[in-house]
Amino acid sequence: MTPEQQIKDLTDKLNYYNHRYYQESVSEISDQEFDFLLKELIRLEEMYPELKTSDSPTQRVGGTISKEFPTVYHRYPMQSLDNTYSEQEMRNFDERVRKGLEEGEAYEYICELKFDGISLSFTYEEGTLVRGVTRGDGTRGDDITHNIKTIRTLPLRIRDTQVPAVFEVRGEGFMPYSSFEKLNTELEIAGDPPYANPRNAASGAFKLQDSAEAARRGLDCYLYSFLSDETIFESHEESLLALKEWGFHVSPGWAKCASIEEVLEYIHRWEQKRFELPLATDGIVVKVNSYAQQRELGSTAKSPRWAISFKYKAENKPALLRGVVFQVGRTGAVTPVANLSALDERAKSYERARGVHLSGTYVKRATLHNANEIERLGLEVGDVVFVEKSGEIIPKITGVDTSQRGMFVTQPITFPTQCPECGTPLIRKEGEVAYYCPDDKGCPPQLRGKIEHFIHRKAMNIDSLGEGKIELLFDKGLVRDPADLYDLTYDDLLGLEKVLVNEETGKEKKISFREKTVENILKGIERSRQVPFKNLLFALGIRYVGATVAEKLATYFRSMDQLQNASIESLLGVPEIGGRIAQSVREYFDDENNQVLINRLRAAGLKFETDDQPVVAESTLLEGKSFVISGVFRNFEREELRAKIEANGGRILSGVSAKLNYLLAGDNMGPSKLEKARRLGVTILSEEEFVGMLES
Ligand SMILES: NC(=O)c1ccc[n+]([C@@H]2O[C@H](COP(=O)([O-])OP(=O)(O)OC[C@H]3O[C@@H](n4cnc5c(N)ncnc54)[C@H](O)[C@@H]3O)[C@@H](O)[C@H]2O)c1
Ligand SMILES: [Zn+2]
Repeated sequence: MTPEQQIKDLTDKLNYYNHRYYQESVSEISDQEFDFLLKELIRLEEMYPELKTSDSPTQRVGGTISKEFPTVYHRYPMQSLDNTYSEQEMRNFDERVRKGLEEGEAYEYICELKFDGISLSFTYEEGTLVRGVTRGDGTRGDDITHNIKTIRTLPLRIRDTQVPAVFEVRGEGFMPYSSFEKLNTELEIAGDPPYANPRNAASGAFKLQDSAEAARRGLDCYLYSFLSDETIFESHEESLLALKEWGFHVSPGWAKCASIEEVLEYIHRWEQKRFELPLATDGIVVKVNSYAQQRELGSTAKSPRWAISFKYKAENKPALLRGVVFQVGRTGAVTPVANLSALDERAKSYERARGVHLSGTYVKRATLHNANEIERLGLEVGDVVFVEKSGEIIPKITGVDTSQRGMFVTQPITFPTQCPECGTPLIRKEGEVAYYCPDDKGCPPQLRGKIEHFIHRKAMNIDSLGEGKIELLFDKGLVRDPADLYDLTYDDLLGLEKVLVNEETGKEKKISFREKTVENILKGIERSRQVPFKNLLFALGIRYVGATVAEKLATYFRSMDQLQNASIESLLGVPEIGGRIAQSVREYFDDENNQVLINRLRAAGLKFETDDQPVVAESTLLEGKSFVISGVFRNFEREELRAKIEANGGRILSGVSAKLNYLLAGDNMGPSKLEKARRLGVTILSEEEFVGMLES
C-alpha cells in the first residue's frame, strides 16, 4: 500500500468506529485498539504532512450532532484529551509543560480519575440550570436538557448568591455499575441485546427522546470543570472546591501533585483501587493547575496542551480453562469458546463457579476465534491461561502459562469434524481459517441468522423483535423462515415463555410475552409491510447483495417480477453490477425454496415494487444549473432534495469541481469539501436559500 492509501484506509476505519461509538453507542473494537490506529495515523501524517487534511480524525473531536435534538453552539469549544498508555510519555508530557512555561517557573498538577461516560456541558443563568448539551463535534452539541434534568445529584438551582450571572460547568455523565447491571438484565428479559459496557449504555440513555425512560436508567454525573467570562478563580483547584461548595457532585478522588513523580504515584495508587468504585473509569486525567499557565500553554485543534489522560492497559489475569464449546454462527462459521473460572474455583462445578473478576465484572467465557488460534496458543483443557477484557468487549485469551503444566492433568482440544448443531460434516473454504457448516437450509443457527438479518434496521426494520425474541419464536417452532413472521397471530404469541440462566450467578429467570410486548411485535411486523422494495431486497440476504447493491437493483428493475426474471446479461447491464453479483442473484431466484419464500412474502402483501415515481417536471427554474448535495438537512432527506432539483430542471454532480454551480450544504459536511468549493468560487447554498430559489 502507498502511504496515501494507508492514510485513506486508516481514516475510513477511524471515521467508521467513531460513528459507531458516538452515534450508535457501540464499540466494535477496544479503546486500546482504536487509540493504536489513531496513533498510527498521526505518525503517518507527521511523515507526510502534505497528505494531512483538516477534517482528518486526528484533527477533530470524534462525535457529531444528531437530527433528533436541537443543536446548540458551545460558548467555549469542548475539546478532547490527548492520551497515552505509557509512563515514558507522561514524562515527555511533563517535559513539554516545563518547556512551554517561563524558564524555572513552578507549576502543579491536579490529578483526577477519568470517568468512562459521555462529556456534558451545563449552562446556569441567574443560578438556574437552563441547558444541558452533549459535546457533539466540539463546536456544536445536542440539547438534551430534558434528560439532564433527570440526574438527581445535579442542582437545578444554586443557593449561593456569589455565583456569576452566567456560567458553564462540565462533567462526565455516566451510568453506575448497579444501574448498568439492572438495565442489561431488563434488556435480556425483553429479548433485546444488552450493552457491552456502562459507557455505551450511558451514551444511549442520555440520547433517549423520552425523559421518563432516561430517568428510569439511573444516570449520574461528576463535574470537573468550570467556565465563565468573569474571572473568579485563579486555579482549577479553586474551582473544584467552589463547585463542591455550590452543591455540585465533584468526584472525591482528585489530588494535587507537585511533580510528575507524584503524578505517577497517583497513577499506581489507583490502578487497582479504581475497581472498588461504583462506576467505570479508564484512566486518570492530569491537568496543569494554574489557569494563567493553562492559557500560556494553549491548545491544539483537538485538545489542550495543559492536560493529558493516562489510560490503564486492559486488565490481564490468569484463569483456568475448564473446557471449550463450539458455537455455530449465522454464517455457519464454527467458533471455539472457552469456559473459564477463577483458579481457586478448580474444585467447584462449572455451573457454580463465578468466573474471573475482570474490570468490575465476572467473566466465564472468552472467544478463541478459530482452530489456528488454539494451535498457535498450544492450548489444552485444564491449562492456566491469561484473560483480557479490553475496553470491556468480548474477553479474549492472550496466552498460556506453560510453567503450570504438569501440576494438573491437561487434555488436548479436538476440533469437531461435524456441526455441533446439526451434525453435517464441516468444511473449510479455500484460503479461510474458519470451519463452516455447509447446511444453510437446515442448520438452526443459520436459519435464525437469516431471520435476524431480515428484521435488521437497514432491512425490514422490525425493531420490536430482537435476537432473544427470534430465538424464542424459533425454538417454539413458530418461525422457521422470514415469511412465517407474517402468519403470527396474537394468540400464538401471548404467554410464550422461556427460561434464561444468568451466566454469572447461575440463577434462572422466566420471561413471558405479555399483552404489550405482543402488541408491539405485531405492530412492528405490520409496519414492515410498507418498507420500500429496496429494503426488502436487502432483507432477503442474497449473497453479495448489501444495502447499496439492493438499492441499485431496485432502482433499475423497479419490481421483484422484473428482477426475478432478469437474465445474467441484463443484470450485468446495471451500472456497477459485476459478474459475481449477477451470478449470485440468478442462483438465488433459481432456487426452488427461495421461490416458495418469495411467493409467500408476496401473499403477505409486502412491497414488491419501487414506489418512487419517475420525476415529474415542476418547473425549469434550475435548468442548466448543477448541484452537489452534502451534509445533513433539517427539513429534507437528501433524496427529497435530489428529486426537487431534478424536477425543476437541475442536474446533480458527484463531486465539487470548477464546473459546479451550487454546493447545497447541510450540517456536518466535511470542511475540506467546503474549502474546495470556496476556493473554486462555487456558490454555497444553505437549505433555506435553496428553498428561496425555488420560490422566486
Ligand atoms: N472503541 C471504539 O470503537 C472507539 C471509537 C471512538 C472512540 N473511542 C475511544 O474514545 C476516545 C476518544 O474519545 P474522547 O475524544 O472523548 O477522548 P477521551 O475519552 O480519551 O478523553 C476526553 C474525555 O474524557 C472525559 N473525562 C472523564 N473524566 C474526566 C476528567 N476528570 N477531566 C476531564 N475530562 C474527563 C471527558 O468526557 C472528555 O471529553 C478514544 O481515544 C478511544 O479510546 C473508542
Ligand atoms: Zn450445522
